[in-house]
Amino acid sequence: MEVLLTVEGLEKSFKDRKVLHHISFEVRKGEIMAILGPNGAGKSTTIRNIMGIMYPDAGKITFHGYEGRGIPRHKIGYLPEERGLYKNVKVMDILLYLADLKDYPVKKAKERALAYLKKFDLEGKEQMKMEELSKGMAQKVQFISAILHEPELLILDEPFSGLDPVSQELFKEEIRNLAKQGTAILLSSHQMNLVEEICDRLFMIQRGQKVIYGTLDEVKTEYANFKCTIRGNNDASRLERIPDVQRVEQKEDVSVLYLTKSVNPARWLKNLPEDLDIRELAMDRISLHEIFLDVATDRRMLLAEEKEKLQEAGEIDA
Ligand SMILES: Nc1ncnc2c1ncn2[C@@H]1O[C@H](COP(=O)(O)OP(=O)(O)OP(=O)(O)O)[C@@H](O)[C@H]1O
Repeated sequence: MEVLLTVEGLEKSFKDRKVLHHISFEVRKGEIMAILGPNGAGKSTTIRNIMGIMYPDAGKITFHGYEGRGIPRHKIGYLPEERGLYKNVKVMDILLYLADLKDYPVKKAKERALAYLKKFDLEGKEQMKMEELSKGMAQKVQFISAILHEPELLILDEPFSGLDPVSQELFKEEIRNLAKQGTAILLSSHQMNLVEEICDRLFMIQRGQKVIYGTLDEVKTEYANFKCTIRGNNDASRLERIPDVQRVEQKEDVSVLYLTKSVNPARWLKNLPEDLDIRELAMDRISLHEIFLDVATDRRMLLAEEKEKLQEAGEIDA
């Protein structure tokens, strides 16, 4: 797939504090690429540098062969994290005004605006003022303004936040449609379940640094370790001593055993102590949400260090 946007070695500091450390990724035509990370990780700063709202201290951003300040930003659609269009202006007027700013023909913009308003359940609201709309309705109008001029690259900063489940579905469906038609999409989100459903590739960032980058499949194979859920009365400390168990979470009679990456699930199950109390047992891979939690809380790193110490002390098997 053709690469439309390349971010290479992006660095950004605010005063003395470095918030982006050598961020590199690319977005290809027709793909949905997600940028994920906890609050304050640097997602919006990355996006704002791409959009030219601020400029990086080092690194290079290339779109369609254009670099930095030369990037034709009218070919990009952008839904910023800060929502809100001019309050006192009518829906259709603002949509046409913004399309015109991007040199998009007014007649075509009007046709597309009417079709999209209908699609997003806003039919007949084109003469309403922005301030008369609910928050979700206003977000839909802002989303429409980002896609009306048929951008080749669409950047959506937290597109699902503040939307009800029905509207989330509408957004998801439209994002998928646009990608199918060839639009390159970069979106940031906290909602892992939604990201898991729609993204092709993802870039996970923590404290301004890359922690994970790859296709959804690659990330799952690489990071989504197995977990075993057992219902029964078992002592947590005993479960923790079973080889290849990284950690155990227990709630009443349900224990979740998080396993190491290298584990062979069939062999591991075969070697479980025979006297364990097992009333139910399920084996799954951890979800993107759990990978995210591991990354966001640095649990992955802490666990590895803890395990190493225990192995060195001979308290658990290597
Ligand atoms: N204009 C600014 N001046 C100073 N510091 C800033 C500025 N913008 C962002 N920061 C800092 O940069 C870091 C990254 O912020 P950013 O908004 O990029 O994070 P984010 O991943 O988008 O977070 P969230 O999910 O909370 O929106 C934060 O520590 C933030 O305080």
